[in-house]
Formats: sequence, structure tokens, C-alpha cells
Amino acid sequence: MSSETTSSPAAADLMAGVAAQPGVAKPAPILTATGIRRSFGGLTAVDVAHLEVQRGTITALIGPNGAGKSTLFNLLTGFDRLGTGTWSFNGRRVSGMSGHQVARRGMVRTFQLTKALTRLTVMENMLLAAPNQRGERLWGAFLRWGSRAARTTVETGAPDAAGGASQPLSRAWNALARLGWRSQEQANIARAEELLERFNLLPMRDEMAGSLSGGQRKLLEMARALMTRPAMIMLDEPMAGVNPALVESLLDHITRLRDEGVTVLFVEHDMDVIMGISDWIVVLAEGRTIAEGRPEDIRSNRSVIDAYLGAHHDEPGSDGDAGAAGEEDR
Ligand SMILES: Nc1ncnc2c1ncn2[C@@H]1O[C@H](COP(=O)(O)OP(=O)(O)OP(=O)(O)O)[C@@H](O)[C@H]1O
Repeated sequence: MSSETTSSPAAADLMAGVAAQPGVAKPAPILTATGIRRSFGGLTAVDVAHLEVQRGTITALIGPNGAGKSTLFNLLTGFDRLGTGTWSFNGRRVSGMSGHQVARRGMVRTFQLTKALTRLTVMENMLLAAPNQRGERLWGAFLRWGSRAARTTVETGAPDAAGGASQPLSRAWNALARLGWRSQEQANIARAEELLERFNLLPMRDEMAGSLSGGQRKLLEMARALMTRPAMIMLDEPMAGVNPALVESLLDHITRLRDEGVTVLFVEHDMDVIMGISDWIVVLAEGRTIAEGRPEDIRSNRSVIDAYLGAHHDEPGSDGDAGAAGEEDR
């Protein structure tokens, strides 16, 4: 694989004047986090003073094993709500929100296919990740109307009149709701097909997700996350377990997302991949941000090299098969 960076000219321009130092401000951050801390018993897993992710870039979050990368991912995306600190996404505070609420605001993360999901077809996996906002709104309106009708019945003491009127109305609402669901479902299927085609998975749409190869699973995880058209996608080790033949294709998908305007934040151990596609790299060690910068800044950063060597991990900027080394450590 080429070790040349595929940073887009637009992303490189954006980051041109940004100093390579931990916690540095970005010209137009999509994610801003301050004072994030998470402890497990006596162990401080994450203690990040300030972090900004620039909109429209591919940012890598790297660090030796146990540095706190997954814990930070879990906090930012609302899947672990036991940390402290504040963070906002797209200018709105999202700290304290559930994973579902964060995803609705446009920040989604990929999930490994669980055992249960491997027993569903590829299309079923896609549809499970789909938004159902219109159906939810219709049902919400229906339920609100229902409670108002019930209140009127109690207040007027005229159950027959209210009940008589509510039956055709409730049938109409049911039909509307069904229509809402149906058109939403059709839109979801169309979106799923479009994404499956893009990720070369359309021929497998009716196959069990468990029958996919490691690389195809990673593609499905990415495709699922894109069902809600997020502004930012967070990829957890997108290359783990991927056959080298598929790595290039996965990298192309990631850079294409960035070029289409989706911000990408990813955790990865494979140094070739990290140095090859990142516009910006954030390095964590023992829960803290010890360095930030462009790939060339990180390659030569002494504290980064020390952190990796201290952890007997693959060194940033090395030409070896870092992915394999990273996997062995796990
Ligand atoms: N649920 C938990 N209970 C106790 N300790 C935990 C828990 N989750 C993480 N830790 C600890 O917090 C620290 C950070 O772990 P985390 O998994 O976030 O690191 P990481 O950088 O993602 O590591 P890796 O690269 O190995 O996945 C580690 O010391 C880990 O043992």
C-alpha cells in the first residue's frame, strides 16, 4: 500500500494554519469537547482537556492499547453516560444525551455486527438502522389527538358523542399512519438499496449477514451507519479483520465520504492506513491527548514515539505491517 497521504486539497487547505499541538482550536469544528473525564474505579481512562474535530476532514484517533480511545468514543456518542464534561456537535450541546439522540443529531458510529444481527439478512440489517421519523411523528400526533379526545370526553361528560366521532377519526388516523409508515418504509428500502449498491453489497441483500467476509461486514457496518445521512461518521477500527485485498476499497469508501462532505473520525491501529488517509491525527496516551497534527507532524513527534515504544506497540511512521502487530496485541 502506498504510504502517500490522500488528504484532499480542500481538507489540507482547511488545516494549513493549524498548529500541531494538543487541544488546538480548528477553523470550523463540527465537534467541540471540553473537560471529558471517565474513571473506572481508581483508573482514569479518559482525561481530555479540550478536543475539536474539524468539519470535512478525516481525523484519526490513535494511541497505544488501553489509551482510552474506545472509552472516549463511547462517551462522545452517548453510549457511556457516566463520564463528565461538555461537548457539542454542529453547534448544539449533545453531552448527556443518549446514543439514539446523538445519532439523530447527525453523529453516528459504526457497530460490529453482533451475533443477533448476523442472523438477519443484509437488507434487514440496513432497515433496522433506518430512521422512522415520519411514522413516529404521525403516531405522536395520533396519540396527542387521542389524549385530547379522551380529555374532552371527561370534561363534557358526553362519552357517546366523543366516542361516536372518534371511531371514523381514529380509522382515518390509522390509515394515515399506515400510509406514513409505508412511504417511509419505501424511502428506507430505496436508501438501503442505494447504499448497498455503493458498497458492492446489493447482490447479497437477501443473504444472512453472518455469511459475509470480514471486509464485507465492515462495509455493511459503514452502510448501516449511513442510513440516517449523518454529518459525521465515527468508525471503530474499520480495517480490523479485513483481507488486504479489500483494504484499498474500504479506504476509497472512506475518502469518498470525506470528499462528499461527511466528517470522518476513526480509531485504527494500522499505521499505514492512519498515515495514508488522515488529514489530522489526535494521539491519546493514558487518557490524555499527547499530540495532534498532520501525519508528518505525528511521525516525528518524540512523545508519540515514546508512548508507543513504552507500550511495545507498533511505532507511528514505521513501514512494518502495523495492522498485524496491532491485532496481535489485542
Ligand atoms: N468497562 C471497563 N471497566 C474497567 N476498566 C475499563 C473498562 N473499559 C475500559 N477500561 C479501562 O480503561 C482504559 C482505556 O480503555 P479503552 O478500551 O478505552 O482503550 P483503547 O485505547 O480503546 O484500547 P485498545 O486500543 O486496546 O482498544 C484501559 O485501562 C481499560 O482497561
